[in-house]
Amino acid sequence: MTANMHAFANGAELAGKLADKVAETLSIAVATRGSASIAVSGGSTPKAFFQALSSRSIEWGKVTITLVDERFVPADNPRSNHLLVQENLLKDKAAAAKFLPLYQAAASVEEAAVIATEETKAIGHPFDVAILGMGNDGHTASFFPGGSNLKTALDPNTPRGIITMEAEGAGEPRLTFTFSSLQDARLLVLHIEGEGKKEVLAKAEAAGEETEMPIRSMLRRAASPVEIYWAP
Ligand SMILES: O=C(O)[C@H](O)[C@@H](O)[C@H](O)[C@H](O)COP(=O)(O)O
Repeated sequence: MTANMHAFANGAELAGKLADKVAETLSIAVATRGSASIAVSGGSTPKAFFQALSSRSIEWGKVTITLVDERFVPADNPRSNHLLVQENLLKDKAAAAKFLPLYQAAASVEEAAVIATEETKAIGHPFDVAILGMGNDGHTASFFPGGSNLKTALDPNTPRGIITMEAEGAGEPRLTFTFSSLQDARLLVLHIEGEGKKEVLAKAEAAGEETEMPIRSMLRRAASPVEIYWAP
């Protein structure tokens, strides 16, 4: 419903400022409710932010980290978001945090989604923080244009939890939190970098179908304001 643009001079400055904001939000959650939860995205954009956040002094032992979405690959696969988080966020001070993976060594991705929903059901009612990315095709999380479960993923009546997604642009089958799980995060961030992504965002903010650019679901219908963090 609302989107607020936060523009920075460069990616390093953005990473530091976003880490400050997220650390502050998690600290407030710990002080208020005794624990905190954050769902983060994969891709190439969040690396510097993860590294900045890992050095922040908060009560990481009371923080649970999970993923907005994941490929159906084990954690030693170079395309695994778990691996990205392991190497860039679950270190330094943040090594004390609890991590809940979405990938499960199940016979099928559908079975993995059921297990992951069960494993994550104690957190995210709502998440204290959710960090979204956006692809050049307008996808966010694993809400891909033409995705096998896109309508279900975007439906506000689909319950919180994890569902599967297969799409041409997605590579492997995916596991993704649903729209309803992410849209009410206390701090809902869309982290994008580069002029190209700014143009994609402008396109997404114009008229058109949500299914063509699924990031529109967040920009139009999220209960929380979308805090857009951008740098050239
Ligand atoms: O890849 C993932 O894990 C996420 O599904 C995806 O939503 C990501 O955030 C965007 O594709 C942006 O990716 P880049 O940061 O690499 O542009």
